[in-house]
Amino acid sequence: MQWLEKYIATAEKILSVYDGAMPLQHYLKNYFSQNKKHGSRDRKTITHLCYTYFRAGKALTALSFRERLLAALYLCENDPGKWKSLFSNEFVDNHSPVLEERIKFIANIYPGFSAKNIFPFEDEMSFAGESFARSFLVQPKTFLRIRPGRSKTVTDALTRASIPFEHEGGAIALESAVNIAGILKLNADAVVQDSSSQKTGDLLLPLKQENICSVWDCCAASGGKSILAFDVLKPIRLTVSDVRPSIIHNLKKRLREARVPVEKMFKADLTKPVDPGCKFELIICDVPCTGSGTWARTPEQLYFFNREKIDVYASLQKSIVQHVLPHLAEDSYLLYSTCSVFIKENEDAVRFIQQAFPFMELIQQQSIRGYHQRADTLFAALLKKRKI
Ligand SMILES: C[S@@+](CC[C@H](N)C(=O)[O-])C[C@H]1O[C@@H](n2cnc3c(N)ncnc32)[C@H](O)[C@@H]1O
Repeated sequence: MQWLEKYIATAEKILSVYDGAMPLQHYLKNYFSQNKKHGSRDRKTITHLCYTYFRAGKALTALSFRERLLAALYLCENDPGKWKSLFSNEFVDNHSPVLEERIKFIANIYPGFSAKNIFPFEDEMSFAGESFARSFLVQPKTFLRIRPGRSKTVTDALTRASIPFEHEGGAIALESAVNIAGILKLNADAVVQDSSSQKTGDLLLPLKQENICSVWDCCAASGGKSILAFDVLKPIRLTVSDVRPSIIHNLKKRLREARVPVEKMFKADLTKPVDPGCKFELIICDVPCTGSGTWARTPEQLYFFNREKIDVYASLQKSIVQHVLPHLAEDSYLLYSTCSVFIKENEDAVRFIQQAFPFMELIQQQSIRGYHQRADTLFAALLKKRKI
């Protein structure tokens, strides 16, 4: 159909100049604000095509734009639906609602293709990578974490607004990124937080008995982990910092909405020595990382990724930890976490901490694998500073 061809042509025009320097979401927003002719259905379809193109990751890169996009659409769609007319009879007749079958079909058409080629970095991971690689072909869900005591408020509000949701563990799963800002008091009633990220709170649960009081979230971003730590451990005296001044503004706003009191908030570049003013009983070090465990949400990052970046992040992470640990009190805890699947950023970083700071004892480390539940895959480790 001609209108589908127009969408494909627009997606090709956009992606022929997009270089991955800015998140695709922002790039498309800018593009559409400069190209007002696209109505809301056009924007939605073109956005879908661009994301689908990147979902094939590092696979099928030798194909033409159109061929790769169609192969990616074929792989990603459970039902060819409105895209049917783009495919040959052979493709349509062999379409299966089962992802495995579609992968087999595409591997038959393009010899050499395998799901592993989508994310060809299994050698850098601590677990088998094929299912993880396949998960890029499915859009992750959006998850909410209900704030303590707000369960009924949240489920009632979603039900009233006819938003389908499911309880998954302690999290609420929404099928797509619906705008819930007008329906819920975001941050006060519920926080948008991936279900795997919510599970990092489980590592903090045993600390509740220890009456942990002073907490420093040293790479706080917009405060997801700060709010989680407050909900698990309150009352706490919270210090937050981040290197980006722009984020500090959002952080302040979000913690206010979440009614999380903050004792101190400051900008700090932790690749250099800092003085937060005191020692802490818990430091949350949710370091900057490749983000590889979250790329099913931002598949453009996988497409433009090169493995040299792993070492760049690994050394940044070591530097941050080295500047933070002097501010940990004795008998106190470090929660180290990433949203990466790479060993160098995870298990190797923990090994480095133990070697460089022999008084740091590993309590537990965990790769939190969400890819079977359409959630992120993260890593978290809890270490304790023994008395020296
Ligand atoms: C993974 S994010 C933290 C996410 C946050 N904990 C949450 O749950 O929402 C990592 C943060 O580290 C910050 N960061 C990057 N380089 C840094 C540095 N040199 N010193 C301190 N923070 C840094 C980034 O600005 C980013 O906000």
